[in-house]
Amino acid sequence: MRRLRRLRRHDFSRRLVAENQLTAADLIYPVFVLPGTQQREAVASMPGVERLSIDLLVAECQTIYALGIPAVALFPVTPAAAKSLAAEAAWDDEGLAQRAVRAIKETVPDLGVITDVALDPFTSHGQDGIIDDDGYVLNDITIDALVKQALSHARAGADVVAPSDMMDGRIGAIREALEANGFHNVQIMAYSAKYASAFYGPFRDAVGSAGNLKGGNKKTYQMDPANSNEAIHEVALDIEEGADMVMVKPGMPYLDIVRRVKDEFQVPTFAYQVSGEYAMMQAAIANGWLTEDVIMESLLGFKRAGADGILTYFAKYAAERLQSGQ
Ligand SMILES: NCC(=O)CCC(=O)O
Ligand SMILES: [Mg+2]
Repeated sequence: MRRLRRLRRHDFSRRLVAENQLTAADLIYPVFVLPGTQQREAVASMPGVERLSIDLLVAECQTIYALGIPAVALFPVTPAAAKSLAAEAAWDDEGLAQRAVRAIKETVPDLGVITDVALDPFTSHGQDGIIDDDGYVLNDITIDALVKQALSHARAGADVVAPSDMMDGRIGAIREALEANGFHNVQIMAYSAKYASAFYGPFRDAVGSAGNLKGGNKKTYQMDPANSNEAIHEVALDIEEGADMVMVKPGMPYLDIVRRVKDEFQVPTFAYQVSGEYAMMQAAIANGWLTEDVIMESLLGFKRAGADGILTYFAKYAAERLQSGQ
């Protein structure tokens, strides 16, 4: 008789036949950086996540590196006074993100640093680009700003620039500018299929852009959750324009997209388990409605779907758990 339960009987055979495995090397840890020194702030909607000033962040990065996590994704919390219509603070070589990159690379040189190329932390209206009088985000003018921002990150020593804005053509423009300025080995991780999602809410609290957005949405540039073929088009363009790695975002509700992208292109494919996914699991765990085991199960789901790596606020937790062999 064919008994599929036979191999499930013992731990040794369950481990032998496991088709997927999560390791620390699959994880990217998103971190939030604050101005000042010795600053540490909790994010109410993301229990367990803290925003840190550069000095504390550098220390945290040493821990992250020691846990075997290959890279951090850096998100600056911009003071309101530094925000403007044209987002000029985004390409300030002395900006928070740029200073944080330099500090991390100085102290933990082998930890990969991924920077967020997008204007939303720097615009007074919270949109990811420069807007016209009607509030519409202008594509090509925004790209000019994103190029300046990406070059500024590269000058600071970023290993990977990650455009998260969803403007058409920005990957090609950034790649061309990086090449022209001698940054041949700066990698691009493209947020290729980024959906206009309600799962980003807690992140906007964390970087302080929720208030600026005033209930507005990003549907004129981020993707419609109804669409799947369109994600394939987006990814194809980003690869053609010079992306080294592509990303699908959010994560868990979009694992079908991760699988399609991996099958279609076989390129390094990442997924972002976003703040809302983190918040809902943490809320249920805090209430005793779910156990912490859902965290590892959710991360394994990304691997099963074909992701090469996962950006997740659970990265440190997961790496610690993997290290302790649980
Ligand atoms: N550009 C980065 C994000 O928008 C992150 C979203 C999230 O974690 O909700
Ligand atoms: Mg695109």
